[in-house]
Amino acid sequence: MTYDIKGKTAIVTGSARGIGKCICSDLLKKGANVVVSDTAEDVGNETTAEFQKEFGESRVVFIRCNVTKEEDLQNLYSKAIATFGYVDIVVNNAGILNEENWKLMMEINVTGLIRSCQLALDNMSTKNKGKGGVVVNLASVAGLMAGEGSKVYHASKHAVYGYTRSQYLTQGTDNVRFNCVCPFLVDTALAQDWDNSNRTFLTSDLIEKLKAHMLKTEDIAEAVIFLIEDESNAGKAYLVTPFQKWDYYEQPSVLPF
Ligand SMILES: NC(=O)C1=CN([C@@H]2O[C@H](COP(=O)(O)OP(=O)(O)OC[C@H]3O[C@@H](n4cnc5c(N)ncnc54)[C@H](O)[C@@H]3O)[C@@H](O)[C@H]2O)C=CC1
Ligand SMILES: CCCCC/C=C\C=C\C(=O)C/C=C\C/C=C\CCCC(=O)O
Repeated sequence: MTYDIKGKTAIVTGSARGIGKCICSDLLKKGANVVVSDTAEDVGNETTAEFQKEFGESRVVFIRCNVTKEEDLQNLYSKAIATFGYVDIVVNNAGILNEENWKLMMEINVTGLIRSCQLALDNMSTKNKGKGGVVVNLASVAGLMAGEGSKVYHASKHAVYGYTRSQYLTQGTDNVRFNCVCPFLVDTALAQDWDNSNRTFLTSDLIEKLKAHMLKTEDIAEAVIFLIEDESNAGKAYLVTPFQKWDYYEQPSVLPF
């Protein structure tokens, strides 16, 4: 079954640049109204102005939001609803890779994302008189594998994966569908700025080989649109790598039934 994006309203966190920006662009092309949201106000306003020029002023707004701040997140949802009437789609994309400031990384990648999901449920769940909706979370292949130099980043993405899958168990009563996307390396500032020196497992030769296979932001936007439209695979992670056909990641059950 295919979910129709046209005429829906979407919030994308951390969308001033990079993957989030590209997701906004594809949502606009599909006919959604879009809330661009980020801590970076200048870049966010530039991105929004660019989109308004291309897609019409009334279809895009910028709302500043630091996902680590409760009041910012509440303001994001209430302003989005005040502007467009309802929120149907949320893409929790904001994320950093910073092992030195690992507590902040956990606040952004995990706590902020979970709080946004809770607000999405507060506003969209049919249990709360909402109309239902779709949430796509940005995990990573780092959420499915070990990492030598970025152990906390990997832990944060495992958390996104586990939280997203767990939402499936209550989807029947909330009518809010959760999925996450698990991309391999994508050519953005986050990946370019990563310090990958002093590795034993990932030698510099191997890193160069992997870097030659970076995905493009357009690939991840395409995968996110696919997940929003696919109503039949709630709760699943979607693996996007340049090495195999993109597909849902099937995790074996540990229960005996
Ligand atoms: N680039 C890559 O190789 C991969 C990235 N990802 C994930 O994709 C997501 C987007 O990453 P990229 O576009 O690559 O990074 P990016 O660094 O290009 O963009 C991230 C955006 O998030 C914003 N941001 C940072 N802290 C924030 C906060 N506290 N509140 C709101 N916004 C905040 C930044 O200002 C920036 O605009 C992240 O969750 C990342 O972990 C997943 C797999 C691979
Ligand atoms: C090959 C260079 C890896 C650079 C990693 C930069 C950004 C990664 C973002 C992700 O979300 C993960 C994407 C791909 C993971 C590939 C290798 C991870 C190994 C990490 C480690 O050992 O520290």
